[in-house]
Amino acid sequence: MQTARALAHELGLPCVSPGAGSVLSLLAAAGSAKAVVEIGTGTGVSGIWLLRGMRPDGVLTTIDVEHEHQRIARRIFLEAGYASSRTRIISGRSLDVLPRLADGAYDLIFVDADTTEFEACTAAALRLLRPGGILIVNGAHANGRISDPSARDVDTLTIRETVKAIRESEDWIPAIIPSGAGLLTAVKR
Ligand SMILES: C[S@@+](CC[C@H](N)C(=O)[O-])C[C@H]1O[C@@H](n2cnc3c(N)ncnc32)[C@H](O)[C@@H]1O
Repeated sequence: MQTARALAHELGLPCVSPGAGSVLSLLAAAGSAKAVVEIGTGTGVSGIWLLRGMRPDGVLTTIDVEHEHQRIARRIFLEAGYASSRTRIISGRSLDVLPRLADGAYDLIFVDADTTEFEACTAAALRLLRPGGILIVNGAHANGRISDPSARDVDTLTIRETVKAIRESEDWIPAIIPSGAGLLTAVKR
């Protein structure tokens, strides 16, 4: 069996590091997560970490625009021992799919897709999470550029704006966990 990580590597697709993955499991377990949304399925690396921490009856709703990535992830989840009833795999662009999900129905939301949509995804997360629910955004370090004031590319600017908006908002209790690519985490008040 090829691992999800090896398959991601073959496709040239970034995936969470083991350090960041263990934080995902930890936060899913600490939040007794039963309903989780993942934006950016990839080959299923982060999905497996989330499922590991979730309640045994929990369902991972995972969104990706690429059918091929999700075809691989579906197989990976089954091979890892997670029945198909534990995953709801939705194909489509996140900003088209998120409006169809129910308000206040989710315990944890993990954002790991198009960086330029981070702000829109975090706004959607505020609507989708229950009070006390957890938001995690992967890539908060912007590949090391976050603290470089001369870095003005669109990805870095969007990440900076997303971190600032969450830090300054009364709606969130935020923290940055420096694992892997940097995890911007926040609990909804
Ligand atoms: C960094 S990879 C996700 C890796 C995965 N979370 C992991 O750690 O295994 C980003 C994924 O987001 C998907 N993606 C990119 N833009 C998207 C969008 N606008 N909506 C949904 N998925 C998108 C890509 O197809 C890709 O599979």
